Amino acid sequence: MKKIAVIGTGYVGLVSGTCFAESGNNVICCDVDDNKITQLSKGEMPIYEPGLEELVMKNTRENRLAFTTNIPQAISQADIVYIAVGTPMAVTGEADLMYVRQAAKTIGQNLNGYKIIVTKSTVPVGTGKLISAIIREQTKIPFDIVSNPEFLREGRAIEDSMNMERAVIGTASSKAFELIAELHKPFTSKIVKTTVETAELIKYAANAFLSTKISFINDIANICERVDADVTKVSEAIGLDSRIGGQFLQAGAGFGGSCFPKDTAALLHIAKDAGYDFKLIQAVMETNETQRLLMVEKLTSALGTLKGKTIAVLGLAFKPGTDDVRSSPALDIIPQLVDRGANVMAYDPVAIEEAKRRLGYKCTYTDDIYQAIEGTNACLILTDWEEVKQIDLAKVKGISRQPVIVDGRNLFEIEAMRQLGFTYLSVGRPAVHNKSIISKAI
Ligand SMILES: NC(=O)c1ccc[n+]([C@@H]2O[C@H](COP(=O)([O-])OP(=O)(O)OC[C@H]3O[C@@H](n4cnc5c(N)ncnc54)[C@H](O)[C@@H]3O)[C@@H](O)[C@H]2O)c1
Ligand SMILES: O=c1ccn([C@@H]2O[C@H](COP(=O)(O)OP(=O)(O)O[C@H]3O[C@H](CO)[C@@H](O)[C@H](O)[C@H]3O)[C@@H](O)[C@H]2O)c(=O)[nH]1
Repeated sequence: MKKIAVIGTGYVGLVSGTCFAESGNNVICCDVDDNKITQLSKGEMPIYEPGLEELVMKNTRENRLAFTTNIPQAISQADIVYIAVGTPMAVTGEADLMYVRQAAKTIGQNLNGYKIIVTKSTVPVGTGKLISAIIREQTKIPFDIVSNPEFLREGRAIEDSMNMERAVIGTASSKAFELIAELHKPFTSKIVKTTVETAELIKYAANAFLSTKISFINDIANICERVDADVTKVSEAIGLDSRIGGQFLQAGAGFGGSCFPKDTAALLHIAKDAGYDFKLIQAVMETNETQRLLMVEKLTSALGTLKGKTIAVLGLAFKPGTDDVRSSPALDIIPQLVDRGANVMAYDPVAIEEAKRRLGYKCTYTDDIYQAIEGTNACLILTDWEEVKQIDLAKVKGISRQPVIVDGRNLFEIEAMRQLGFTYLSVGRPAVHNKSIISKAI
């Protein structure tokens, strides 16, 4: 059993702290956010993540997991201190290390004996050295630095954390390596031992590679539309080549979330600072931006104009299984629809509160999918929620003013949509036109 303090109780701190507790360690998760800690202490989850609440409750009941705003005390009682604070995108695109610096200073001020300081936040290469320097400014007590990046996906965070595909442990200290490797034994046998700098870069390389796959297939989808080909078949066929792999080849409205957009932008800066012009990642980011705009263009082409039209936007979260709307396509697209004169009815099963906080009242919100669709001129699908996949299409046709669907997640069969009489525009697949709608729209 190890005593672990996790600084930052956001998505990553909360999930990884809970999983460390579940594997038998004594974990205290701390945060500067009073509300979050009060909520957690009462057993209320600040985020929507399947399976998290049960695991948090179980581990708090069994006294392996606790929450506090008393960060100095948590640090002084721990053998291992994890930094899991946010590293948001600065206006210039690079990672903002403000919270990491603050956490490092607090650690330095409260070090009362040898401890292992581990970075779980996604941080630019060189941050391990920066953390070390900040702590040294505060104390002469020895410590070791480890980079142990996190690879969990929102919506499947518990599963990813309990069954890691690998753990990356970057450190110059063999003692620290042994301890952190032991901590990960319950989760994976695949441990990559490396330096702090290499571990820091591995995290960005992983996210950039996955983002590249998505932008690549979105570019292929856009070619498919011009040459009457079907991107879903292209994905299926190239994905069967084990050198390529079938995952992250779903064309759509582009990638969002708290990681890919910010981490690709940060990697561009890391490369630039190292004197390298990373053209590929720049293109990946640009393709992603235009992919979102394409959804607005498709709607406009289907309806003739958006002015005065009512659009049901189905899905606000950046992907299913989460209420996270950070950099979600919907948050970019809805303001553009409104700017073009459309009224928006926004549907999401769990992310409405988060969307309201960031978007304000640019649209009307509902968690009833049919209420969102009733009387609208078109539906725009942006999140592949099960509730959207399972929708009764005949009912949709009956209650909407015009049977028009722009599908940014390729959820439905082309032929079925043709037979139902929809105008159906998806991504990288043949368009289906209900002729009467086109003539009305024009
Ligand atoms: N969200 C993900 O799916 C995911 C996955 C892998 C890696 N990451 C990386 O992990 C890091 C954290 O991400 P997140 O989504 O959990 O962030 P978040 O913004 O949701 O949470 C960060 C938390 O840290 C707290 N905090 C900030 N400064 C603090 C301080 N000085 N002391 C104590 N608490 C402090 C904040 O109040 C907040 O609750 C980021 O670097 C992110 O890139 C995120
Ligand atoms: O084929 C695909 C796969 C994903 N997406 C989109 O890509 C985004 C990101 O999806 P996903 O990777 O599942 O979500 P995240 O929870 O952001 O997880 C990513 O970012 C995390 C934070 O760094 C990492 O830890 C994870 O390994 C990495 O997958 C979402 O908008 C998806 O809709 C696609 O458009 N097509």
